[in-house]
Amino acid sequence: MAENKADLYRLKLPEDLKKLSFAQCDDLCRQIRTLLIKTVSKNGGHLASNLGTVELTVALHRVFESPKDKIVWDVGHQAYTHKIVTGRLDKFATLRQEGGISGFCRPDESEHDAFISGHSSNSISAALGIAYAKKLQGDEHHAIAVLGDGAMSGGLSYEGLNNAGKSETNIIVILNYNEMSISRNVGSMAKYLSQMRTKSSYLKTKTAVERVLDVTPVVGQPVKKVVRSSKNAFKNMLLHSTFFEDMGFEFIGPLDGHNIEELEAGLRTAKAMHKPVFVHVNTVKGKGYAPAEANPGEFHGVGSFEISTGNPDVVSADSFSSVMGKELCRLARADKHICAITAAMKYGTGLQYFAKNFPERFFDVGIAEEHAVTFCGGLASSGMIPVFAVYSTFLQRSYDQIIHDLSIGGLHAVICVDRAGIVGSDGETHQGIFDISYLTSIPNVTVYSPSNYDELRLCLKKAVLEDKAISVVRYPRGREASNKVLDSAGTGHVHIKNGGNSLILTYGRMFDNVSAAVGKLGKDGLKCDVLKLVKIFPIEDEIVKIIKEYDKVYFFEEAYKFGSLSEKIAAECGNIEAFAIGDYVHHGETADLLDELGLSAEKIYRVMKERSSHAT
Ligand SMILES: Cc1ncc(C[n+]2csc(CCOP(=O)(O)OP(=O)(O)O)c2C)c(N)n1
Ligand SMILES: CC(=O)[C@@H](O)[C@H](O)COP(=O)(O)O
Ligand SMILES: [Mg+2]
Repeated sequence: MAENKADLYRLKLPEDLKKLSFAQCDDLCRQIRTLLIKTVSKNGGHLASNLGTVELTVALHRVFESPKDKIVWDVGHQAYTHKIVTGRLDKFATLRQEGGISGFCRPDESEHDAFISGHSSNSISAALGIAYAKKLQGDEHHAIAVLGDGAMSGGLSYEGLNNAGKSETNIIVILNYNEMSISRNVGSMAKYLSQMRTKSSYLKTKTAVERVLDVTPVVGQPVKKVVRSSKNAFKNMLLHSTFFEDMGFEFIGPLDGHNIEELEAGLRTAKAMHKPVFVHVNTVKGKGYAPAEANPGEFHGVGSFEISTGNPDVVSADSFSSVMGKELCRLARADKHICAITAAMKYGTGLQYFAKNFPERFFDVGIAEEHAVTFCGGLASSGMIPVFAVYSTFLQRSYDQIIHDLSIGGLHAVICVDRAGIVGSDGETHQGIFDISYLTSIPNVTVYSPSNYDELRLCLKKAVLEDKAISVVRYPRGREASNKVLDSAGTGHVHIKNGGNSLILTYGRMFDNVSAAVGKLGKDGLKCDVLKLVKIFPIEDEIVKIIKEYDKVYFFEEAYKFGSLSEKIAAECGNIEAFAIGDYVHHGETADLLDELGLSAEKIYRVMKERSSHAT
């Protein structure tokens, strides 16, 4: 290999990383960035966050020894380089595709993935558990949490820090600071960290640092020497009086997260301390790809795109999220009590329109779903109408707050549950398959599941302006389908009579697949009625009455089967055969996954045809 060159495809990774010169590392990082851009431009994924962590990852794997040292990536959406250097280079083209590698960290995918990831802010707690386990087992290796400034807006991070600082374990917490959550990061901690990013450096306990450096080798020579020979490294690597120091951590930083030499010196120092250390690293979200550097929020998560321009291959039209966001604006214009709340998902949930039109009534609380719900409780208790728009999977965080801080007191709040059902390529951690079970188990909750945009508008209006207590409107990722049978009378259901003896019940997006299947059955001469639920919970007497009119009733439901609506209706009506989801659902295209789950139009058709042949 030439002195300044490294060949990504010929290295034995991660071991060979340690043999490279800094110049070779820089060359390797360039190649990794090119691979990241190429792969994500085809498969979609989290581009900007990954472009920001290339050097940090290489430095981590040079300084530490994974999997003996455990690296816990928060969210895991920035761990693509980690995957590439830990044995998954040859599979990287399959990223996020069915049967391919996951877009997040999964211990069942690699021994280098120390902990499951996907939901934010758990890394410090998980790393602390690992660090304690190591201590108890007499293992001197480190547990390293790597989290972003967005993840630092989540309360769980502070619960972890609170325990970790005084823990006498080998835990290292690395803050990957880039001023961004998905969009701009919010809150006072973001401001505080921003001051640290630019704070002029000083060495409060220089001698203590030097003592550590004297005994810390970096590829054969003392770190102090390396650090001193680097123009910026030593002046930037410091022990600093901070919030984190006050919590019991040694503090190192801010380090330039795109300078491997400086990163390495800082990480070696942290490693040598053998106590809780907090390392602040400055990175640029989208680093090295101009469109992503210019618009890191837009390139946080992307579908396929053209590399030369950064333009998406598919331009997004309206979606359930944008329709909800626009309709909420319409309602809020007429009623000044309506407030909108997001937990760091302004664009994903379609609340950007509300934020623009009603900034004083819009609240981005950071990645803090628990706080968001209790905050809604406070607003509601004082006469406002809070509308919290949140992904189904992230609302799981707020279960106690929904019960304790909203429901028991009978407060009126609206929860718009976005990404309800299968979401596709994000996989297990993000599929929205549990909200039906957990929400319909809480007293006095009303749940709507519109299957098209017009219904969504009607449901939202009812939820916001007419309902009492907690009202939930849930809808899937993406767009409405072409079949727009509407609950125009607002009864909460549509009963489609085709002259059949059997009835199919369904709701939400599944209605389209059921309709297509019933259409096909009709062509075979098999008649089947359909009951589409729109207000799905509580179960109305009218629904029970309709169900009891039929000999055979089937329920197709895109939700986890235990605690599902079909289970609850069956408990009241008895004669129902339910088809729902029986386990976690891996990543892949949504349509393919629904097919595998037996919930595509074709699979519904086949099973119904089979049932009809038994009946005749
Ligand atoms: C509990 C939870 N809420 C929301 C999200 C969605 N989400 C994924 S990444 C992200 C922003 C993370 O920002 P940061 O930690 O700073 O990482 P960066 O992308 O800037 O590197 C958000 C809000 C999530 N994964 N988990
Ligand atoms: C990493 C994360 O949790 C989010 O970025 C999520 O992947 C967004 O999903 P959508 O693409 O459905 O908005
Ligand atoms: Mg960030």
